[in-house]
Order: sequence, then C-alpha cells, then structure tokens
Amino acid sequence: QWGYGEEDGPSSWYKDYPIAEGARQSPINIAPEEAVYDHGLPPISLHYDNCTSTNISNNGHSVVVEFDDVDNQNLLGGPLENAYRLKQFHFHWGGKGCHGSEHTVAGKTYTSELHLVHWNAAKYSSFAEAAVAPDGLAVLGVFLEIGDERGGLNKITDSLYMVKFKGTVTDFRDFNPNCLLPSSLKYWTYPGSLTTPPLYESVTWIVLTEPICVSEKQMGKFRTLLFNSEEEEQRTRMENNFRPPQPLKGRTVRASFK
Ligand SMILES: NS(=O)(=O)c1ccc(-n2ccn(-c3ccc(F)cc3F)c2=O)cc1
Ligand SMILES: [Zn+2]
Repeated sequence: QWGYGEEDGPSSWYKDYPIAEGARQSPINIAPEEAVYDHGLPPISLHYDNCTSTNISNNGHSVVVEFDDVDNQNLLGGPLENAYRLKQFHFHWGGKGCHGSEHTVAGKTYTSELHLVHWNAAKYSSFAEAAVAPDGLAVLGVFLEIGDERGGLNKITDSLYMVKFKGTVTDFRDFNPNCLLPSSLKYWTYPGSLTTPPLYESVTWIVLTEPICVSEKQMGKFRTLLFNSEEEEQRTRMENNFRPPQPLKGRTVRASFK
C-alpha cells in the first residue's frame, strides 16, 4: 500500500501508479506572475447552505468529512461547465513548525491545505464514473496558515480524538464548510489530478488565493491522528501527508483576477 514514508512515499508511487509521471499531475507550484488573467472566467459560487455531512473518518492518509449524495451542495461557475456536487473534504498538513500544503505559491508553502472534492453529477451518474473522466472532478483548495483560531474548525478538531486510528469513523452531521472559506473567492485554476493514488487526471483545480488562519493549537490536534490502525503495534503520527509540486508540463494556470 502507498503512504508518505521513506519507502512508500510520493517518489515511489510511480511503481504502482505509472500515471504519477503523467502530463497533468498535481499539486503544482503556482507562479502568480505567469498565471494568465482570463476576463472570461466567471466568479465561482458555492452553495453549501443545506449540505448534509454524514461522517468523519481516518482513512490512513488524512481525516475526511463525507457528504450525502444529494443535489443541494454544489460548486459552480469559474471554469466549470456544470454544477459539481460536494462529495468530501479533507486536509494535508506538516509536522510541528513545518508546512504541509500541497500547492505552493511562488515557492511558498502554507501550514496546511483543505481540499473540497466535488464531482460532475450533471454529466456522470456516480462519483466512481466521474473520478476517471477528464472533466469529472473539481477540487477547491484552501490554504491554512498559523494565526488566530478559526472557530469553524473547532467542530472538526474536537472530533479528531474519535478517529485517531486508521479505519475509524464517527457520525458528523450538519457541518457547513462555508465556515472554512476565506472572504475572497479569487482563484487560480488549472487542469490536474488527484494528489494521492490513484492519481487520476480528472481534476479541475480551483485554488483560492486568500488563506484562512488557524491556531497552532488547532493544528496540533490534527497531529494527534495516527497513520496506523489500532491493531498495528507501530504508532506513526499522521503528519507531512502532502505530495510535493509536480512538473507543469506546459499547462497554463489561469487567474480569475488581474
Ligand atoms: N488530495 S485530492 O486531490 O483532493 C484527492 C486525492 C484522492 C482522492 N481519491 C482517492 C480515492 N478516490 C476514489 C474513491 C472512490 C472512487 F470510486 C474513485 C476514487 F478515485 C478518490 O477520489 C480524492 C481527492
Ligand atoms: Zn487532498
């Protein structure tokens, strides 16, 4: 199985997942001065108001909040032709004092990165079908940096003790991700992939430029999670679960702003 360690980490994923060396891999370093302002790019709009989160789980790679497969939690606009339905969100983060975002901006890394994963339910009949289609998924990336506490994150960090081990899951209802969004919805967008195996090249990335602030105490709670299950004797702290930037291979990053 793949991971983020010395033996099973990102530099060895290509052995089981050759697409790791593909033409539209993610994450990437975003060079703002090379991004092309596209005045035709509409603003993105997020409709999460009556979204229905169901559970929070530790899948051995990250902590994931999943949503019911209903049509009232959508991301649309921007580069997207259709409304994409929210399926799950999760995070990537570093060790104490280190940064763990996946995308970087002019080489700058952030403490963490939130990914809100959506699928093109207008065109495909299931997430599984969309996940392998070039226009199947849209992931909204939000950078997290250390600063004041983010109130909206406390419902998540207060639940982490219940999903300490890989394979644990617990109820997690009525969470509205609006509370994790920055005030500006300015974004960069580019064609990319899942940043973990199976690394499918099916993602339209929409990365918000404005980070949200979270406290060191809140980040510390993410680091109490473990990569391993309760049965395994090896206790490995879940941190540095990020893939480094991948080659741009001629792709253009578009900006929604001048
Ligand atoms: N980090 S990220 O780019 O946001 C990202 C990375 C990996 C995934 N991911 C891993 C497995 N799957 C998956 C689950 C069910 C399915 F039917 C097909 C999948 F690709 C998936 O969507 C989802 C999101
Ligand atoms: Zn992710």
